[in-house]
Amino acid sequence: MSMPPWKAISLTSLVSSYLLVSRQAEWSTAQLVRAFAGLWLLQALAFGAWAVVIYPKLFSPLRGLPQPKGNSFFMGQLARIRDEPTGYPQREWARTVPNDGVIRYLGAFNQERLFVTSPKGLSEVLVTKNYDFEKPSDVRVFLGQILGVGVLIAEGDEHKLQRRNLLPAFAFRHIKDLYPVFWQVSRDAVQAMTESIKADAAQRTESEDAEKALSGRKDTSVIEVGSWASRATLDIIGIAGLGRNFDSIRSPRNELADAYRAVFTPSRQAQLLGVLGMVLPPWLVRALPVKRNNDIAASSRTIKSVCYDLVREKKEKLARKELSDVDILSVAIESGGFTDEGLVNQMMTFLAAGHETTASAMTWAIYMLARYPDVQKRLREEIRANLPSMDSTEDVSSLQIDHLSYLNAVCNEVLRYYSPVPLTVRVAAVDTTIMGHHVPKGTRIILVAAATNVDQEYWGPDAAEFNPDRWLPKHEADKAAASGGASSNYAFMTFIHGPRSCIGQSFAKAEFACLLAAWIGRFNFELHNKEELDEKNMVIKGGVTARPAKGLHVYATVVDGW
Ligand code: HEM
Repeated sequence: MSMPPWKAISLTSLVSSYLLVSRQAEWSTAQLVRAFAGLWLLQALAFGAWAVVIYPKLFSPLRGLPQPKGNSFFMGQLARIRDEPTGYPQREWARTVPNDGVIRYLGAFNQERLFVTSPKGLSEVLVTKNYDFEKPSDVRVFLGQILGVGVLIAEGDEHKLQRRNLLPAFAFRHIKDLYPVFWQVSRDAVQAMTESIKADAAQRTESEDAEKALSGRKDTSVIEVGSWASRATLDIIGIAGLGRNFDSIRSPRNELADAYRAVFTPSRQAQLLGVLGMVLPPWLVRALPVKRNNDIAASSRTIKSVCYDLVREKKEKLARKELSDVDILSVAIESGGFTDEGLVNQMMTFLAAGHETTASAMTWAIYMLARYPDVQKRLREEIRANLPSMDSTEDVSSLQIDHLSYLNAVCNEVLRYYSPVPLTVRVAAVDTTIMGHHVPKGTRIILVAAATNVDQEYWGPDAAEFNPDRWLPKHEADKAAASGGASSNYAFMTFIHGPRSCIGQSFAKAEFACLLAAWIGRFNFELHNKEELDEKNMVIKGGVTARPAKGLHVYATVVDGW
């Protein structure tokens, strides 16, 4: 069921109340208002009963599909979805609810969701019938404030056009020129981290109780990985994407970083507005005078004004015929396919889509390597044997990075095991089908990388284990290793697939590999809270990207000799 038909309810209440009241010889406005309110409430309640109880339980054509047990009467599976990390309930249902590729479950107010579990179903939604499925309007309105109305939000022909104009900037022949930029920023981050760790270690006295665990360790300090990762990825997208150094590695409290922090920090109010967005029109939810809406509006203004400045500066350079930069904005300007407003929207998209995601990947990479010290050690050996030290000013090329088989295996395995975007949503724009099942217009479709990426049916019995070796060829002709041994390409959903797949995939993979190589080459990481060695004790926060709820605190030690 889609949004309540508020307009129709209000209009029929108005007409009926007028017809009822105006029949009387004498009537007042107060009577009219009372009649209107009574009729409006009656219709709203009737619609509520129909949409929340009668339709999903008795009439929906989807009600015969396989579904999980334990629904609450009004709120379906909402409690689990709200309380568990994003995608985890679906991960369990994929395993425990027998299905042929589609599972139906109920969300808030028993709204129906179709969770697509099989490669065939995913290929229909993402490729063969891609334009039958859109991003839901409440999601687009929320994201549009922060991301601008760029390629991530556009639909239909507008999306095709924008994507076509942007693709050249993301082609590998262009991304390969950005590797030296990724490496330089990674080096900057490592140098700033080294200075901070050494300064911290020098200040520490052995008598400080709270730091007892550190005594005896040279050049060690406790750092919060997520914050360093966000700052590094913001600087990378700044320089390589937009040609501007935001310098957030050295000065963490810049206006842009603060704006994103305000938007992406999860809060109860954000959750509540999300649920309201399912029953109220998006413009109304956005107009509510609450702190969360004010924060988003203020952040949106900051981000937009930074992007306007950037586009203006670049255009001036172009007019003076000085533009020879390799960043993505320059390539997009030179393509001539965008107005200034259009460019600002795309820049907002790249900034948001391109930095929190990779920062999440970095955070999970350090978490997993801290849990698996053998993998960390093996990776450090490969990096140190093949890449220039952080103290040298030597650049690296795409070939050098892409030829490091263990580095790429670890990156792929982290992206599989902890997909930075655990789940994404579509809505059927027309009556359609998935794997032969009728799907009425308005049905929400749920695609869950956090479930599909670890599904035993496609990855084999060790799907739930962290094992980078699955990405290494077992023998010369081992083609399966390129897809981690999975039985289908659709088993890896981190960047999804098809015309709406992540346009920044090559950018992200290269940036991630450079950052991880630089950090692991220089530092050893151990968990600060040993309880987090058991994944079950790691609390994960929801939102668009998945991160440890309380941050990831690790002992970072400078390892000599590179
Ligand atoms: C590890 C890092 C990243 C991950 C896991 C990731 C994941 C994704 C996913 C899952 C989508 C599809 C969302 C949906 O349609 O529901 C997407 C789309 C997109 N991503 Fe990424 N992304 C990453 C990095 C980047 C970077 C670095 C950029 C830009 C420089 C970028 C730009 C975009 C854009 C523009 C889209 C929209 C594409 C379209 O709709 O045509 N992403 N990304």
